[in-house]
Amino acid sequence: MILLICAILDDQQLRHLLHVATSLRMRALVEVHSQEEARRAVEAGAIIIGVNSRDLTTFEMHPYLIREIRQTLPGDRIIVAESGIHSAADVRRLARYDVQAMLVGESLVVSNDIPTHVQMLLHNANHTTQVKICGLSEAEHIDAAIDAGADMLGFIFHEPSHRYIQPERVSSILAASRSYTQPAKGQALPDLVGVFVNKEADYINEVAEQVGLHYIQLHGNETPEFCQRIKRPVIKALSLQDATELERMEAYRDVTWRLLIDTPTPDWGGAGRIGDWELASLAAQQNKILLAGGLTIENVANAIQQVHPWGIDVSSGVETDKKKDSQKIAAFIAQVRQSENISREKLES
Ligand SMILES: O=C(O)c1ccccc1N[C@@H]1O[C@H](COP(=O)(O)O)[C@@H](O)[C@H]1O
Repeated sequence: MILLICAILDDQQLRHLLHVATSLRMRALVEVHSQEEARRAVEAGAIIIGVNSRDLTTFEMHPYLIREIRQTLPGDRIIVAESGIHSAADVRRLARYDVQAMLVGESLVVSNDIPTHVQMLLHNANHTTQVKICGLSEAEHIDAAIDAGADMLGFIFHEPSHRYIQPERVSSILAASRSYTQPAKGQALPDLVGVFVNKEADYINEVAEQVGLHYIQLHGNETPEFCQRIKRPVIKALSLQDATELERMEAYRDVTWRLLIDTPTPDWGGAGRIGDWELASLAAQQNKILLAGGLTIENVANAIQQVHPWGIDVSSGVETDKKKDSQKIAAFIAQVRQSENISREKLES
């Protein structure tokens, strides 16, 4: 394999070297550090694209660049994340962006136990469950979620819900969150998810832009065609009544980022009711799903063991008297991570 760095090659050189590599049956890792370079790499026909978080002229790190660039790259390319990969949270973040490989240098060089460090990175790349804490409306609970290692934070833009938050308020509570504005070393910032129920596409796109949402969760009757009008990756919530409904998922597969399986309830979601985990586990065999509905500190380990979801989503289960509870948020996430360690130990024994 050869490394072609977009920043030091013009289009002609890039195409020529890619051609030479192919004719010699070599593979090329084409490295990019901006949307423009990513576009050039794709146009030149690069198959393996490395997104380097480090700016090679200033050595400054841009750890969230890969989130933006990944969204614009075609799904059939092999994406390699390069630089700044240290912690479990870093690797879970890359798994979230559907990155297929990672290039790790510095964190191995400075590690005093390389085999354990490699094991940790691989375990987190392959066996972790993404955690979304939903229905947040106070800075202190955002702090609690980030400190505990939440992967996604959800905001409810559905007015009838007691968890409704005005889009304008999201920016102010994020600004008031110490952990969001000054994350501790090794802490990765979670992605922001906006939850909408049967809203106009233009409105959703506007709010996404205004708030800086990374993903849009559609929790109503939105059709596959509607999902395609949303300018951010979509999480489509489906409430499956029985196994015949598994077919419904198919229509959404190519037009969404993830499917979320929730318990059917009259209020659309967030009712704290457990669904049919057998059905959800069939769904998880076909798709990367988020499991929601009545998850709690007590039942989440069983849910993961039975369903094997890509991620889990909780709201009611981390509340006391309909308000988010920082201790429950921390205990819930700790429980998820602990259950992963138990399954890893089982795999290794
Ligand atoms: O939480 C709400 O109020 C809500 C309202 C409308 C649509 C979705 C909503 N929340 C979603 O419901 C599940 C969480 O359920 P639970 O409370 O843990 O049982 C999750 O997907 C939320 O995003």
